[in-house]
Amino acid sequence: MDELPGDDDFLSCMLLDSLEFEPSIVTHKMNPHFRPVRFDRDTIAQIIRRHVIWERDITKAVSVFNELPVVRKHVARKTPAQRQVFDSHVQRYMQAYLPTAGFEYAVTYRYRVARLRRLAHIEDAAQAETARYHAHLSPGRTDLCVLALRSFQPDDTITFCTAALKDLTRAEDEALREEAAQARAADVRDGHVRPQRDFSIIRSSSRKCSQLLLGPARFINHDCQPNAEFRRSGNQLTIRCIRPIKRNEEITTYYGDNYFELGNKECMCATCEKYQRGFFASHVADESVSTPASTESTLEDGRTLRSRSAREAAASQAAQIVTSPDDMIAYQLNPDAQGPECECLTCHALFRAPEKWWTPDECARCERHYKLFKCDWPGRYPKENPAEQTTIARPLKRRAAMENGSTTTKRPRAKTVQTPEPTVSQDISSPVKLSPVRECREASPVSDTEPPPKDPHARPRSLRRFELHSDDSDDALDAIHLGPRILGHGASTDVLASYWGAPEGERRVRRPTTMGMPLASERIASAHVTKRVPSSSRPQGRPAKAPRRIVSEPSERSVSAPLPKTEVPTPSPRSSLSPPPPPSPPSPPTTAPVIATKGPARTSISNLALFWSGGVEGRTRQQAKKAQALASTTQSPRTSARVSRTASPAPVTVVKPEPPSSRSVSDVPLPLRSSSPAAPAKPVASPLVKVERSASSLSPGPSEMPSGAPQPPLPALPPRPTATSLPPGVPPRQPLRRNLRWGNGKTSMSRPPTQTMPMRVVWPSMVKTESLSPAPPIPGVPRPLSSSSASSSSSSSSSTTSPPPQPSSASHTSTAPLP
Ligand SMILES: C[S@@+](CC[C@H](N)C(=O)[O-])C[C@H]1O[C@@H](n2cnc3c(N)ncnc32)[C@H](O)[C@@H]1O
Repeated sequence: MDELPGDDDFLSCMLLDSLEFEPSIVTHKMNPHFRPVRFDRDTIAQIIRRHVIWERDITKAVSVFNELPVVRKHVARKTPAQRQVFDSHVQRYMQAYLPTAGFEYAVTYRYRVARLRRLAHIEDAAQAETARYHAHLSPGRTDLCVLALRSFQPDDTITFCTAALKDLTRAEDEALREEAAQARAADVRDGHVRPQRDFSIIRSSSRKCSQLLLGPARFINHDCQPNAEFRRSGNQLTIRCIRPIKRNEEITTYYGDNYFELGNKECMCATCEKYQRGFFASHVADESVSTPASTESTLEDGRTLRSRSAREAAASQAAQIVTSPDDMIAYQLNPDAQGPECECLTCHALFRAPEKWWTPDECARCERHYKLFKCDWPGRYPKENPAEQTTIARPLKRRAAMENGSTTTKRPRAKTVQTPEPTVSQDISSPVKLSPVRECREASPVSDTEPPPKDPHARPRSLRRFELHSDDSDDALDAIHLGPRILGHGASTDVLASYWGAPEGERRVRRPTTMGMPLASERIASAHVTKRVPSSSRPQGRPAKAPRRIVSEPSERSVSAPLPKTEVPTPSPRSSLSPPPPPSPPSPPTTAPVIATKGPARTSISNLALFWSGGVEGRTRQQAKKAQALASTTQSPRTSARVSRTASPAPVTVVKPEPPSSRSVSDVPLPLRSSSPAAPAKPVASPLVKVERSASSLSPGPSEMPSGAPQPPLPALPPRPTATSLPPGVPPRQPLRRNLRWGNGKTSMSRPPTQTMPMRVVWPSMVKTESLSPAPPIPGVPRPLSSSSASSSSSSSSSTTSPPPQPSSASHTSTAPLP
């Protein structure tokens, strides 16, 4: 049992800090010098998804977890008994991810905000110093709370929110307190603030001793009018509900009457805030803090615990107070975060958008919830196996619904758009082609276990996402484009994600919206709208059509305001491979394109095109700029080669024309998006090498060409399939970038600027025709497309149109050596 604090530090790090939070956090640890463990968080996530969320087999999950090298190392020196304790603790942390758990962890800034507020009101310098210290009481440690994921009624047990209890001897208890007190005094003296170790001590009235509380339940905070209480059974602690708890409400318990100093005068709970007691009354006379003495049982060390009847009396009193989950949610707003203030479209929490101009739809909590559970908050029943991404979720989901009641399995906003147009699925065939992975999945037959659709004309559910929304008709900008509407706010985010190159699994399901798309003029006019509704006046539950509110802050530019001209990412020249387009005359400021940053307009075709055209071919804008600057000073040999090849007027003379090479663009399947996400990570030159070599293999070899034959013209590269793969209205050769709205939108292109080559698509046909042993050079016939000779050939063939390459630029554009 003595190992438990160390185990708890280890497990909270592995199964909570880095698993559920991104970027990972560090919760309070018993070891003040704890350093986060290094491990592959994806592996842990897979274990949780597969064995806990999907199979709900905790035993299997624990055994797989224990096989991980980092865990083996941790338990290496443990005795069998200690291992058993460790295993049960792993189990506690894992159970918190069960779909039936009914609670979740969340970050709370209540205590920090309260301290900061007090700090702001303190004028006395000495007092301010102490308050400043308290404001940073837990440096580097994140305060968590426990939120209900569903409603609970009195006497319900929150089964999987448990903790292990370790009785502290009087000596241990005093030592811990003494240590904490001394550390605080030292901290105030030397100006350092260190995490303390007394954060998880509770008093047991029955055992008349202090106890260390370790496990998921240790994140339950104190409230003077709690909605739950700790129940002890053996060395384990469970939580019992003592008054109705709503979904999204914080689960709180009562720690004791003097837990936060005498009379809890430092208590920062919501009740104290409401009645201006405890911490919130600390600037008033101390006498104002009163506790019902008759219900206390004073302990020897000065700490008191209320009797059960007293707690229940307090609970019934609390039940009369109309508390809103919004009060709690307000404290999830990081006071230190920058950016516009938004309301999450899924859970309605307020949050600050981390990105200045591209406002996420969801708060970080809902984002990470989706990442872990692969379904929308607060649901925990993924439609597909989150580990395997298969399509057999429905039976299990149904089983879960039967086990736990249908209320918890209901997606909050699962709105299916019923469009009676049977031809739509044909219209949307092109988006399916955008991603081969999707194509396979959509083409795969419906699972055996899935009941056949009753209506023979009904489309599979999976295809409905491609259907048009009936309320799309007001999409003024999209209406211009008459082709299949694979983009725009009627499109599935899947399609958008695949289209823009987001990797599989990283995409989010786009929220259906009933909002009409405002006209561009309205968008601009509404740049400074949005006054925040006070949380208290907000109705319970979200009105179906409430738009997200963005609060304009005086200090920063409104997110939806037109960007200054320098910041508007206007379409750049396509790449250094193609001749730069003639410089367009600068558009007058009144017609400068405005990137929509909110509402459905954000994902309209024109907006996406505007946004994404800021980068070129998978490069960042900065890299694109640098490449342009470079290209303007020195024309690279590859550019010359490309220009010369594409400009070659003579017909291609190929003795054995390879069928794939003659395929029309429309015949070519579209590996474009599937290959694109991985492409940036590959060596820069490899795709180019393949293209060039395959093209060289198409040129006649020496055996096929009589000596002295006229120099064959260079085969032209197949044109990019923009005509058919891109939707109408989208400029051709859009950059391939990830993360339309998932994450930071900035793909890491770690290539140095000198190697910023445009990403090239490797056509399967080309890879097939690639010759491993390049044909020997023909006397008098330059080898135009081998990497070694590319620069020379290009310079010779384009010598009349482009300057000869300089050595430096040759190395800049050089491709990987051929094997
Ligand atoms: C058992 S822990 C609760 C979980 C804690 N928030 C965390 O993240 O580890 C108890 C600690 O939470 C904080 N806390 C909980 N309730 C509080 C309250 N009502 N007022 C002030 N601090 C509270 C205090 O720092 C306390 O030491």
